[in-house]
Amino acid sequence: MGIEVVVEGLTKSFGTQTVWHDVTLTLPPGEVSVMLGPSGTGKTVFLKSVIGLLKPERGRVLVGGVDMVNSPERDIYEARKLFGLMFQDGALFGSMNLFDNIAFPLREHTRKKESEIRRIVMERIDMVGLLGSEGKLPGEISGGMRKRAGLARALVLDPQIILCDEPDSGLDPVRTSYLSQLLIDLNAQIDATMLIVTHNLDIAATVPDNMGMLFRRELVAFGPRELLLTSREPVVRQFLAGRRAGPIGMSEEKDEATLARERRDPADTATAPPRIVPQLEPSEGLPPRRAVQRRRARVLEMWDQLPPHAREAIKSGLTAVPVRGEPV
Ligand SMILES: Nc1ncnc2c1ncn2[C@@H]1O[C@H](COP(=O)(O)OP(=O)(O)OP(=O)(O)O)[C@@H](O)[C@H]1O
Repeated sequence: MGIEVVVEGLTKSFGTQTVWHDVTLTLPPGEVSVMLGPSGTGKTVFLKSVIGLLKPERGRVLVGGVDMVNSPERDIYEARKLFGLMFQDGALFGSMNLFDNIAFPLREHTRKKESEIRRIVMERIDMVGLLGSEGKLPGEISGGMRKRAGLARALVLDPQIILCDEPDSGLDPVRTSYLSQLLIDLNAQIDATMLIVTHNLDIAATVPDNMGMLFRRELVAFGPRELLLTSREPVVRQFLAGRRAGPIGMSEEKDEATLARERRDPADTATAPPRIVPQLEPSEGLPPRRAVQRRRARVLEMWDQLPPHAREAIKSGLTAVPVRGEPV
């Protein structure tokens, strides 16, 4: 099972610019979480801080007993082996074929024999649907295939935590749907803790168990997907509806006068509560996601702290769960 990631009071600045401050959240083990936020709000910086590549000034990131911010570099280096990272562009070496690209972490970080490396690499290539393309160079395949190759490479060291930075960037809607399904299938197969940074509303609506959003240098919210999908918070509503009206502007946050003008125009601000679509299920033939049962238990534990809209949405989605004595 994946490992829990506990983020406590994290603050990151570059010079005088604070990217975000006091970010606290827990990625539950084996569950899929998505981090949303307008461009430039520090989502990539957050991923890099979780894995210890950037050093926040304050706070902790606890991963299997190691603090990825404050522990000695040697311990952080070891703990990093628990992670699989998928970057925006696949981050493949252009001169190596897909097989060698995907084998790279194994050759670099383990002493496995070539025959064993071949077995693992081919298994991962199969998992992401790239069998037959292993001899091709990254420049000879499509962007979507490069992303899947990047994902296969993120998987070779059997990660317990997978971080994906905008896995959908540059993909058409159909490829994005396939990728969403692939992420859920992977979760069913390896039960890893997953954090996906994305702007994509379809991924946000159909993939995660949990969602969070960064805005104005803060974590606006983090919790079960229904918490954000039913949120009354203007910035969350605006983002999930993909609307112009709201606190998020084109290049920067809007000023008060613009916001007040928008508030006076009901046609501009009236956003119907979003319809919650069902979360994706693993493809036929795969085991059910083990995270589902754990999440149910966890959500019931936090029931009293959830707002009514989120509870309603959860109840309709968790029909088999007895909620406050209701029949199963
Ligand atoms: N190494 C760095 N040095 C200085 N500033 C940086 C560095 N890395 C990121 N930043 C700044 O931190 C802020 C957050 O950047 P980040 O890439 O995390 O945003 P993001 O939310 O991932 O954006 P996008 O959705 O557009 O990819 C930006 O203002 C960026 O310029």
